[in-house]
Amino acid sequence: MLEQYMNIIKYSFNPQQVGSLGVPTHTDNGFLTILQDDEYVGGLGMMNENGEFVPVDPSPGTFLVNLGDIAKAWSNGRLCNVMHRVLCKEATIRISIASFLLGPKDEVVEAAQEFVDSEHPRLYAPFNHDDYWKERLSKNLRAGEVLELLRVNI
Ligand SMILES: O=C(O)CCC(=O)C(=O)O
Ligand SMILES: [Fe+2]
Repeated sequence: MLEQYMNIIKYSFNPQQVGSLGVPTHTDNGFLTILQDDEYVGGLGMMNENGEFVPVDPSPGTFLVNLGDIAKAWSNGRLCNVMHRVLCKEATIRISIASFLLGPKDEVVEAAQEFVDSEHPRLYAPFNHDDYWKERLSKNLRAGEVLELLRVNI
């Protein structure tokens, strides 16, 4: 079964923090994230394919959906675990609400058979939730590096 949890994050940015990162560059660890970002205070940046951060300006009444490491592994690399970060742009309160749909806790995560064929060989060794988390937390690998460690050499 897929697990889900919600985070309400309140950033209390002070003047010294302006220009620094509120959340360092990372990929989300689960399958899919639904984000209700602050309606007034920007700062979220998503990395594009050139490695540049594209600001996501506040857009009241919208949700932002992005995919995490589990989606990339399950889709054999077809879906993208987009890197993102939060930059402190001004000394103020910023609130975001994120709902994380995680991977299965008790099952092995591996590419679905539909995504694996002779032109798309399996990219990552199957892994389980606990091993993934141990690597991510103990080595502070929060930007998709755990998947790279699981990459199958072909
Ligand atoms: O606060 C935000 O806008 C994003 C937070 C985030 O990326 C996360 O919690 O994974
Ligand atoms: Fe995130």
